[in-house]
Amino acid sequence: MTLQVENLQVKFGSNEILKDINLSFSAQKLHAIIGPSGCGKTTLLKSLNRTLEMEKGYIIRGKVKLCGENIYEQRDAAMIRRKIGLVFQTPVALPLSIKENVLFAVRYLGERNKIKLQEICESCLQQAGLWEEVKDKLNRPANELSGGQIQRLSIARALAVSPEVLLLDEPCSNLDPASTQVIEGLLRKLATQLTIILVTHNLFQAKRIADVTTLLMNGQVIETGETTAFFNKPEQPATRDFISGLSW
Ligand SMILES: Nc1ncnc2c1ncn2[C@@H]1O[C@H](COP(=O)(O)OP(=O)(O)OP(=O)(O)O)[C@@H](O)[C@H]1O
Repeated sequence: MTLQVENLQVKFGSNEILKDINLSFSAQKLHAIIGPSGCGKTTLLKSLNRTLEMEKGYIIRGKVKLCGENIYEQRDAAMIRRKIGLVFQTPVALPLSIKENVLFAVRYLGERNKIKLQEICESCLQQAGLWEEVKDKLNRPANELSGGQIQRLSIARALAVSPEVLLLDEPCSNLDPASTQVIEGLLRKLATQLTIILVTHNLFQAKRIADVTTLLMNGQVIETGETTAFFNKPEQPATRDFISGLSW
């Protein structure tokens, strides 16, 4: 599902955080957003599914279009967040069983059919690459899992409501290299079905797994392009400076 950002501007008070952002996120691609700390990456992600509305004091202008429809003109923000899921940086296990963590939003949306719920639970844990590790302890508390497992559980929870776009804010920043590798493989697989937008501080990660990479600086898009060209032949001096020092 294509997500189109047009002339997006976000302010907190008089502080302009995002300045006239224009970007297009194509379906079945993994898009990485990189940039220095504080440049507005998380604010951009939150603007893409109306999570920003949970904050105080923001002003937003411009459009975010999902399949041509501006999400800010739809009445039901919760439905937008179902279609455009967001996975946060810190792995979060709700104080529930593994199974109920996956089914939390599905139950909230009113699904009661036990067979359907079981199917959703299994298929989302499969997609998140966690099924084999947890299939014999679905009723155990989720906080018994490791950080890497809980991050995959968060992804399973987001997948349970069948999103069209998945936003991830530095999902590997608290994980060890082995868990990071598992999540990267999983995101590559999910990108064959969904639009994935990944904020990462790790330039190597963007280079390894993204189809398209975007550099954001001081609330502006500096450069966006196909990942190999972005890293091997950047057009903008600021991109060259930002990625300089990396040897591949
Ligand atoms: N709710 C808020 N109220 C006021 N200012 C905010 C709010 N949320 C973010 N900001 C400001 O917006 C700017 C961009 O923050 P944001 O978290 O989007 O940057 P980032 O690029 O994701 O940073 P990092 O890489 O360090 O996570 C920062 O100056 C931050 O202080």
